[in-house]
Amino acid sequence: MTLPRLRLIATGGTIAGVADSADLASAYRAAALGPDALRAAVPALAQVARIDTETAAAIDSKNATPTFWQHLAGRVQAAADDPEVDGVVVTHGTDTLEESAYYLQLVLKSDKPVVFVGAMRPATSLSADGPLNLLNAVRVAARADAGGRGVLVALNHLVHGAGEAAKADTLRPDSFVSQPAGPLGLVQDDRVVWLARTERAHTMATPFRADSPLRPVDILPSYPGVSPMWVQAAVASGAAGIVWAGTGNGSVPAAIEPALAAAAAKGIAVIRAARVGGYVMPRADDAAHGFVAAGRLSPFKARVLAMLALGAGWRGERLREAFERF
Ligand SMILES: NC(=O)C[C@H](N)C(=O)O
Repeated sequence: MTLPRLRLIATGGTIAGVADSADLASAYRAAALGPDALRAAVPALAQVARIDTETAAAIDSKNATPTFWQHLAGRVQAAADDPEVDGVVVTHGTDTLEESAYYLQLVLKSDKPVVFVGAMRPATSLSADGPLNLLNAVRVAARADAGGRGVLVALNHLVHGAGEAAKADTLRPDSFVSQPAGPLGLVQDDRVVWLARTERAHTMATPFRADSPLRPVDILPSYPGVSPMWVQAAVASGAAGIVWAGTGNGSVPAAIEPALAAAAAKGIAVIRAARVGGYVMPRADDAAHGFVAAGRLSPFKARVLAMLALGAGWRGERLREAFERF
């Protein structure tokens, strides 16, 4: 039996991190190892797939930017377009993996498996989680039936959808969760078990591409006593959209509502998301204020969708529908 051919695209992160000693799990240099070293650390990969490697970046993902998303999407798209490649695995820092994976889910034009993987401990750690996470990500990407499910995120034996994957802990190896729905699958030894499929349009079913324009969108959190000054600052700095990371069901304090409504009246998209996990339901007065509910998307993912949707010129009803479709 010939093994599937995968492209391993490295971007850095803790999975490629190196510390001065094996007992250090927090003090390390992220993005110190290249993809060949990551592959060499896991000899079992050779039984699962034929893997060639590529370096798209070597960054701590806290430093990711929208320009980085576009660059990475171009590299993954090129790999997926290569007839010699059956699937793609992207190694990525966990800090902003959830944004990069969702961005790629919205812009990639491929049905081949694309799986993001990271780690919470550096490669030199006594109990590094990267090698097994990488093996599991490769096990997922090597399966033809992993294609057409949108971009996947494999960490700590779970397979998350890019629309739901979220980092939920600063240190623990089981840091990643799916919000608001559960994981799409799990991996244990050589078994990949599918649990669910996303209902949302992705990859081939979106109008976006890696070179689609992005418009600037800011995220503002709600908290007791928050000042409308932040809304005014976002407007003054030229934001095309504001994601309000509201309390509860994306609620807006009375002291902020006039500033957000004034921004919306100026044509700035205002998206109500939630600073807690969960689905943000539309409210009867959203239309009157010019607000849009983020639905299932976290503030960080709502921003990614808003940047693309505003880049496509979507406003009003079209923008509202996007948060139900993607
Ligand atoms: N666990 C990690 O990968 C965190 C690291 N700071 C990064 O996002 O690149």
